[in-house]
Amino acid sequence: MFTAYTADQIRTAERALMATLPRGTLMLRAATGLAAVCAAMLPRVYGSRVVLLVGSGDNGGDALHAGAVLARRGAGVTAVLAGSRVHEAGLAALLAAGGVSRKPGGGDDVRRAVEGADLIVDGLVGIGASGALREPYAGLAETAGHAAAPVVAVDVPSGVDASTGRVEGGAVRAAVTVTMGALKTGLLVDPGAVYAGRVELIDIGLGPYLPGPDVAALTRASVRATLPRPAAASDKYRRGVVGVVAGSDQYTGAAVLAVGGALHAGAGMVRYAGPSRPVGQVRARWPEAVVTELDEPSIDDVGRVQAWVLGPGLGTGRWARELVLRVLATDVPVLVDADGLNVVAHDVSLLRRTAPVLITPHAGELARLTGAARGDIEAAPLAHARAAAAELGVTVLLKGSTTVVAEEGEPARVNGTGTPWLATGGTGDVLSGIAGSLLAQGLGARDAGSCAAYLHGLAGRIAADGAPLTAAAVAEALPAAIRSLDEESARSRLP
Ligand SMILES: NC(=O)C1=CN([C@@H]2O[C@H](COP(=O)(O)OP(=O)(O)OC[C@H]3O[C@@H](n4cnc5c(N)ncnc54)[C@H](O)[C@@H]3O)[C@@H](O)[C@H]2O)[C@@H](O)CC1
Ligand SMILES: [K+]
Repeated sequence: MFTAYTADQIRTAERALMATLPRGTLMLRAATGLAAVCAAMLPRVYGSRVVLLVGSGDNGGDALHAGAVLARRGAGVTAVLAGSRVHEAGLAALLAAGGVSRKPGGGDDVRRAVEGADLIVDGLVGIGASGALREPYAGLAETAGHAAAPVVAVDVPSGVDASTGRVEGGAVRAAVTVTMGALKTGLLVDPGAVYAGRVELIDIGLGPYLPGPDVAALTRASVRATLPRPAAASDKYRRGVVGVVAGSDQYTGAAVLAVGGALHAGAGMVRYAGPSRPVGQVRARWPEAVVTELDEPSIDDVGRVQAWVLGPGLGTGRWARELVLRVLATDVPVLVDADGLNVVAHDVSLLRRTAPVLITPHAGELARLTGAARGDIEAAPLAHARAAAAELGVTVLLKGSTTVVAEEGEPARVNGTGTPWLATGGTGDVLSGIAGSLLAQGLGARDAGSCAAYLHGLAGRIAADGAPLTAAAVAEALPAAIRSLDEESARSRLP
């Protein structure tokens, strides 16, 4: 798992490391790594036009020193000095290497340089930033956004809060973010993750000085190590039995998709319980599921399960409310999604139980549970997922283009395997089935949510392969996704 930290955690670690080194050493380490990434992005360094957007702090210093390295290799490097101050040693190094400097606001000069560049380096602000970008930084960030050249952000795209991923006003949209010493949380979660592009980590020796992580990014290796595999002596009961209480006469598809997700994620058996119409469809589509038709909203006759999936397509009327109460009254882990969440929104204390609860809301569903505004949740998903986990006493899997899994007292986890093609009806029902299946196989709520999000995203990519997908295809791509965890070269661009 890649671990990430807040700006404060990194500052503290940097100070401790810096005290052991000659002055300027860390910045040269950072700039050397930055220059190498920049050079690799240019067809050739000699003769290329590189523009540095330079702020008044050490973030600008990184950019200037890296610019000096590129200038010594024959690049034409122009530094746009945007701050009232400048990192003196960095500027001296650049000028000595043959680079030039400009001030913004001096006519069209700077705009032309940015538009004509082969590469733009954003060294406006890093972890020392506070609040929305001020002028002239904001204007330069916008000019860079219109340029054809790729932007390399130094440490963090200027305008993105390094600790939270929040963007107030504008921010630099980077093709690559070269981050120093350790990953910053804001590079992994939305909206910051979108602005960061590909993230390259430069080792400057910070490791021994870092505290426990703030956030961890799921990786193939971590999921592979966590995912349960059947033992030689396993039988279907020991592999885990998952119960699915989903679907209604109105929403039959949710039942079919949640069962499909559960069946393909490795449980030994899937039991489905619901009214006659979804029962007929689940039976027809998945003969391997054990189906109980309910005349009454009761699960007494369903048989023993190790975890429940509760909620997709359930409706919110008396029938649904009764089933929600009964499933939550059991002593096994429960995944609550969709209408299950809409039902408990009237009384969130229902989620307080002894056995684990994993909830899988999108921003709108979480808003109904916590009373926060949907827009606020979308602007700061990590903070809201964490707050909800603490307030509700559950594990929260907040769906979005990067999914966050939060549990009180633990580093949050983020998943970046998703694809925009997954934003289509029914994929959430499949995700519920996968996570419930993993709960039944014995994973804790945090691991079940994390692995489910990772595999769901991976299956989405396999199912889509660059074209629209259906939720059913995501369920069916799950075995391929699980198989690919073990393939060394599998989709190596994934984290
Ligand atoms: N300290 C070190 O030894 C190292 C620092 N590193 C670099 O140094 C950076 C941190 O440097 P600093 O602490 O100097 O801070 P920054 O360079 O991130 O920014 C601070 C400057 O930006 C201005 N500023 C803050 N918010 C602004 C806003 N919203 N709009 C416009 N201007 C704003 C401040 O007035 C201040 O002058 C890191 O992100 C990293 O790039 C790396 O070189 C690694 C080693
Ligand atoms: K920056």
